[in-house]
Amino acid sequence: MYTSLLSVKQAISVERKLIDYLRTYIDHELERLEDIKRFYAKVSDLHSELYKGPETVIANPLVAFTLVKRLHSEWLNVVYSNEALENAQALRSSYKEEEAGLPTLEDLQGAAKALMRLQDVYTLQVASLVRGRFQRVSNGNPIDIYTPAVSVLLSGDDCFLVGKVAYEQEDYYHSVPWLEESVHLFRRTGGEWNLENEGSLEDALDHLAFSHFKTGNVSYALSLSQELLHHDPVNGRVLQNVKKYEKLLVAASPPTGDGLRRPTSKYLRTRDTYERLCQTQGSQPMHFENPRLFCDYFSNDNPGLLLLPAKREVLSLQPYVVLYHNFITDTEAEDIKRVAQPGLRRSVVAAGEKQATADYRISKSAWMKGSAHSIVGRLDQRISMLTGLNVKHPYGEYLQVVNYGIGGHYEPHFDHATSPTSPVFRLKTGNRVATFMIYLSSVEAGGSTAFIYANFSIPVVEKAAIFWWNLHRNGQGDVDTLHAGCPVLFGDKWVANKWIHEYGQEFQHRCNLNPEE
Ligand SMILES: O=C(O)CCC(=O)C(=O)O
Ligand SMILES: [Fe+2]
Repeated sequence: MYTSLLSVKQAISVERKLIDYLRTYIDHELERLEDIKRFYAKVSDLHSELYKGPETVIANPLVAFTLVKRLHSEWLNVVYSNEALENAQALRSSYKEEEAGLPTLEDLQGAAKALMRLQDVYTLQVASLVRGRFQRVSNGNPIDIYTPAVSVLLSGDDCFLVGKVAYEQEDYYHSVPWLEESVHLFRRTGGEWNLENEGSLEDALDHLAFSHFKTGNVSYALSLSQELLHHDPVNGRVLQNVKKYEKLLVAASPPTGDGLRRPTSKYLRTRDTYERLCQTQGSQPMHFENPRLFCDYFSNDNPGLLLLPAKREVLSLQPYVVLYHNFITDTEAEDIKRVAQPGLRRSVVAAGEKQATADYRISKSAWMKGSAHSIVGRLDQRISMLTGLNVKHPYGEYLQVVNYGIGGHYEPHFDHATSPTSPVFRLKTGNRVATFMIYLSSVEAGGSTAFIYANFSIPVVEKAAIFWWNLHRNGQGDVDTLHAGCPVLFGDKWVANKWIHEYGQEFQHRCNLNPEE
């Protein structure tokens, strides 16, 4: 569910049904309690009125009979009533019916990791984030990166869950700030227990203390453990920890741990540049920086474009990257998204000869053949006119429609195959010589397309498309095309990729042995 915002959106209707089920449950439980209250009132009234003088009252055989009857069966029926259980069971079976639409543990972990990814890439302050604000600290001052119309606050338990996901991965860099917030928020509510909570103040203190211990902050681990003992004085494990921490602190050289260092990702050797380019949310070189860059109305000498040329922006010359404004209309984009929806599946990446899901690509995608909708063919024709390339299958792949998930991203990668066993060659039409990517939606914040080595990023421009060559004219991959889809900070990002292959372009795009071209 977390890999596509569309799937998250569908979960709203599941929760709506759960709300209805809970309403029914509450109503039934209220009726049940009303009935218990009525019985209570009946019996207690009898006692305050009739049974004031038991000796006289009991002389009445009717009173005697009803007392015996009540004690033999009425009380039994009330005390052993199954109604509460039946109500709970009805609620549980309704919940079970919705099981297929409920997120899994993997979804919860994926959503938590998404928050940590946004925290890292956009250097967000966790303390602000839990208060519904998207801020980073610059020179000691919090700066708003994005201001949502409605801010949503996280609870102590929400923060506990994020912290726990990090903790379970032994990622104390993230568990510490999230558990700090959790402890802070739980303390504010006086450690009050809520039915829906996964954790408590004690749990948060426990996890936070251990995270601090692991990162070498033993004195803080000790004071948190002491606070925990205050709430749970007989917790043997914590008592032992306290003893251990006290011993360590008086030792000649207390452990230092490895501090709070951000976990390194083996996929992300270019992380710093990537994140810097994402943070700028669009940082194209300016015309005054490179006078060879320009904008124009472009018809590619194609009669089909003469009357309505494309608004072209040349964004980079090496690699050659251009942006075409208003490539697609609103209704076309909406139709494409709608038709693609049923086919959306978790996006995969090339893994040797096979394809596999990966944490570094969080989205769902669908392949759209020309037969799916007349728009697909129309877009192919438009792409062909603008690029002058043959995009018919198998010289062009089917259109790949992509919907990003929570904090969805595609870390730096090449679109072309870099190994001869890559699945890209399955079409038997050579490598992916060019990429044509259409922005089918806008995004409120984040989600730029970053070119790492070329050192620029393109903000999401709704309805626009970008085009670049992946290969040099000699067929070698152009390393300068290393690019990424930055994490979506706020919004629902959709793109469509058209990958164009080497074969079929023999008369459109000449080869050349010069490795520079
Ligand atoms: O979404 C983006 O901005 C880039 C997507 C991309 O590079 C891809 O799908 O291959
Ligand atoms: Fe790509």
